[in-house]
Amino acid sequence: MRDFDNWAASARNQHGQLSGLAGTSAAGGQYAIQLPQDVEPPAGREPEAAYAGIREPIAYSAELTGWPPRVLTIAGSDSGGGAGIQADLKTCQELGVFGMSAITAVTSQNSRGVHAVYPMQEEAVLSQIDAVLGDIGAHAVKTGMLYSSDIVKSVASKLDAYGIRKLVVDPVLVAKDGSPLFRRDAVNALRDELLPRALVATPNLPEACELLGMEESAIRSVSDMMEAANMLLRFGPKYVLLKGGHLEDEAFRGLAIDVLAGGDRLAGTEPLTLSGPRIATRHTHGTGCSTAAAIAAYLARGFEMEHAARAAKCFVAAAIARAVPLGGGIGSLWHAAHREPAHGLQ
Ligand SMILES: Nc1ncnc2c1ncn2[C@@H]1O[C@H](COP(=O)(O)OP(=O)(O)OP(=O)(O)O)[C@@H](O)[C@H]1O
Ligand SMILES: Cc1ncc(COP(=O)(O)O)c(N)n1
Repeated sequence: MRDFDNWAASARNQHGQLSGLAGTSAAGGQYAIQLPQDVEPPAGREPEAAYAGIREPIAYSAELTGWPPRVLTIAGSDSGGGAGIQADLKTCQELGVFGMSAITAVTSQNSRGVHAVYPMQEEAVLSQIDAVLGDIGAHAVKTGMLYSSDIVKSVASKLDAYGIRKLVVDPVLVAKDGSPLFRRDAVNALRDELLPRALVATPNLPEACELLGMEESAIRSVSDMMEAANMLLRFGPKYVLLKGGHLEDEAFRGLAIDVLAGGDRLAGTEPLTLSGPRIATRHTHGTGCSTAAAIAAYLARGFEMEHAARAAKCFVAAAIARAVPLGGGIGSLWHAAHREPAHGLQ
């Protein structure tokens, strides 16, 4: 049986979209994923008519108005379509947000790995950002593969110049196959120049270790994750979402756990754990990019961070559960999973 056939049930909400998915987790148990449900519009604001098919109403951010909400992703291109710019734009479209891009590097990549990286000139990256932000504007910006310290530094000051407040920094360092997507010199720039400007940073475990100067597999438990997330806050992002896709903690077998630290509401308290079923598949190319892009999309739509992180996790979980095993290696997420027809549930 293929991974994506492994579904027991799903359900549609009143808009005809999936509101819940269920299947068998990596630990062999049954699971159900609850996708975000309808929420009431904030007082005095009605959902736009054009958004009748989308679950949550739009609450525009104060600094930029106009329909539709927009996200700029500054990242690398993945020719295989699963990660990078391609994953980000698919995520934006699925979540009802207008996606725009500034490409930092072109990668020749497929399910088996990264064959080549062709970095863009710094000037070309900045020119793309100017073209987008100088005209169309963005409610939120997401960064992914930035490649070199020069690109990191100039992107950071460019975002300052445009007063970007909702900045999601995904500190992409290596691809799933272990190929480097960053020059070594860029790690310090990322930590010192970009993290302090981020509303949220979304490292995975190896990236967190690298940023903290720890050995690669130093984070081994959920309590290690909480400690690491708190330590990463010291670099200046308002929130840290530490993604636990790589966690091998026997106590939490069968679960995919992330940790959200920071923000005013959580100040002085333990970080939140966001947990969901660990789906039994190896086809997870693009999970990290899609998570950060989904957070940016939800932030652009006016969600608070905690709600955005939870909604993004649900969206990505559905996309993992329906991942497409294309190519001979690690297949990619299916971003449209959240709107697929019901399977087997009346
Ligand atoms: N098998 C899985 N089942 C369910 N959720 C998963 C699974 N693997 C990862 N996730 C979730 O996907 C999101 C991305 O986490 P992950 O740690 O894989 O990011 P990443 O390593 O940056 O991804 P990538 O390797 O694509 O860059 C997190 O919310 C994580 O909990
Ligand atoms: C252009 C680009 N950006 C990011 C990733 C990380 O994604 P993954 O770890 O799933 O390969 C990637 N492979 N390629």
